[in-house]
Amino acid sequence: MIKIQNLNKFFGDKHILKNINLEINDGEVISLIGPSGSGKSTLIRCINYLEEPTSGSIYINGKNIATSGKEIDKIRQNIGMVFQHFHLFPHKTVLENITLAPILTGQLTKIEAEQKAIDLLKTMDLLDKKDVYPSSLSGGQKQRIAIARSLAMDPTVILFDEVTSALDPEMVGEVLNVMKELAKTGMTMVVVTHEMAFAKQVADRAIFMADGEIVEINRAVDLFEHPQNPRTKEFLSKVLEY
Ligand SMILES: Nc1ncnc2c1ncn2[C@@H]1O[C@H](COP(=O)(O)OP(=O)(O)OP(=O)(O)O)[C@@H](O)[C@H]1O
Repeated sequence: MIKIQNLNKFFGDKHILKNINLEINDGEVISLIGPSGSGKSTLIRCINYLEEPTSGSIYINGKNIATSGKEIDKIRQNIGMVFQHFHLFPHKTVLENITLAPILTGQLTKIEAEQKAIDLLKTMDLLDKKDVYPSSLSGGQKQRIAIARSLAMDPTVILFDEVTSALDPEMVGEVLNVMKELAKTGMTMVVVTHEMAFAKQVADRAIFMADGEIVEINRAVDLFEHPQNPRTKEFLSKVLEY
């Protein structure tokens, strides 16, 4: 379980996250929606300490992730993240991209990591790409490799930060399908997205953020069909009218 308590984040004098409190259960899929600049990315980047909270605490399975120590390093390693711009290593092959972290952290031997990468590539239908470099892949393929790379570490949770926003429209579906399948496996997922159909249909709960605050949180279907807060209603009326 992820527990976020009284989380605040400032950039300079700008108060970006304002007293966020949130609990995410194991196996839950959470979609995080809201206007540009509302703090969605900053919030998920705080969960894995890519951004250090200014104040407040984040607990993963009861352990404060800010605490140093070997056990905490391991917990942090098991929070996967997939980014809008893939962040694959350009000078490594697809297979090397996937095996690098489990080998470097000592989680798997080289042979184990390669077997795991091959299994993951099979499920992504990308085994034929194992020896190529990322530059020869389409955006959708790169993003599926980025998801496979994250899965190679056996994460307890994966954070998705607008992972389809940089893709050509025809490639969005293939990445969302991989995420849908992952959701069915019981993976805990926090998904910042502008894909409203995904946010409504795949997520268990949806969160609407505005101005650094959680304005509304509810079962995803209910948040979309019966928004309670006027700001949620206004946002949804704008994004759903197309
Ligand atoms: N490293 C940083 N330094 C200073 N300001 C930052 C930094 N990162 C984010 N911000 C600011 O924090 C605010 C929230 O940004 P964030 O990226 O979390 O919003 P978002 O809701 O994810 O937006 P979008 O949907 O456009 O990605 C914005 O005003 C942004 O300019």
